[in-house]
Amino acid sequence: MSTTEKVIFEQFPYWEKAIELNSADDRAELLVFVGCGTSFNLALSLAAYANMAGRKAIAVPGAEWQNRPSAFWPEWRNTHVVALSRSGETTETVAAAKASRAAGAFVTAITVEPESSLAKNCDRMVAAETHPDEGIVMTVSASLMVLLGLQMIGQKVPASVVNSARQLASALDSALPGIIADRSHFVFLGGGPLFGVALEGALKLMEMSQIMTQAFHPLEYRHGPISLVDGKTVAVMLYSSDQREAETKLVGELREKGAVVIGVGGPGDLELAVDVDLSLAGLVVLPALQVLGERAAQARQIDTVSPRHLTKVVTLA
Ligand SMILES: N[C@@H]1[C@@H](O)[C@H](O)[C@@H](COP(=O)(O)O)O[C@@H]1O
Repeated sequence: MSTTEKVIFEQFPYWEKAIELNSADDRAELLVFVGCGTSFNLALSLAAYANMAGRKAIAVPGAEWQNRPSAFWPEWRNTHVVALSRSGETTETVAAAKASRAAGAFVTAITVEPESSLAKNCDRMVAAETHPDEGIVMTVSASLMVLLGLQMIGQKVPASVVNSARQLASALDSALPGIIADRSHFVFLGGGPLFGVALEGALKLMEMSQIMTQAFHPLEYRHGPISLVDGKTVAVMLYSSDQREAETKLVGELREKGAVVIGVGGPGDLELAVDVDLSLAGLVVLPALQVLGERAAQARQIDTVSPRHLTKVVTLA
C-alpha cells in the first residue's frame, strides 16, 4: 500500500476530532473565502454553500484578493475574510489576510498549522489536527478544511458523514480498475457547491498522475468541450440532487459518444450511492476523488509522495 493511499484511508479519525470542534461563526453576513490551489477550490465550494445557507459569499484566489479586491467586491471593509491554507504559509494567502486586516476586515484562518504565519495574522483561527504523514499533495487537510468551513457557516456535520465518505471511497476504489483501464482523458463535472469539488478532483488527478484534465459545470460541458469525448474518456459526474434529471441526460449523451461515466450519486457505467444530500455531498465525495487520483498515479507508476515540480508550500520571494 502506498503512503498516500494509507493516508487517504486513515483520514477519518481526524474528521471525528474536527467534528468535535465548534467552528460556528455568524459574525458577518458578507464572506470572502480566499485560498490558493486546493484551498481555492475548497473556497469556491464553501462560498456556494454559504450562499445557499442565506449568507452572501464569494471565493477569490489569494493573489487576486491581495492585489485587486475591487475587481471582485467594491465594498470590502465590512467583509469577513476566511483564509484557507493547509500550511498557513502560502505567500499570497498570508498577504491577502494581512491586507484584509489592514483594510478593516475581520479575518478567520482555517488551517491545520496553528503556529503558522497565517495563524499569527488573523483575528480568529479554526485549526484541526491532520495526519502526520500527509505528503505534498493535499488530501486529509482538504477534507478537514471543508468540514470546518461547513461548520463555520452553520452546517451541522453529523458523525455519520465519516462512514458515508469511507464507504464511497472504498466503493469507488474497488470498481476503479475496470473503469479507468486504458483511458487517458478525464473530465470532472459538478454544479453549485460541487463545482469547486469537481475542480479539486481534477487538480488531485493532475497533481498525482500528471494527466491533463479539466472540470466544468455539467451543462457547460455541452457547449464545446463535448467535442473531445471519445473511447478514451472517463467522465466523473458529481450529481446534485436538484439537477439530477438534466445531469442524467448529459451522462447518456457522454456514454453514447464513448465515455465511461463514474456516476457519483446517480447513473453511470459505475453508479455510486451518496447517502447524504447536497448540503454535505461536497465533503463526503472528497476522499473518493483523492483515491481516484492516487489509483491513476499508481497505474502510471508515479509516486505521489513527491510529485514532480510540486512543493508542499509555494512561497514567493
Ligand atoms: N502544491 C501545493 C498545492 O497542493 C496546494 O493546494 C497549494 C495551497 O497550499 P496551502 O493550502 O498550504 O495554502 O499550495 C501548493 O501549490
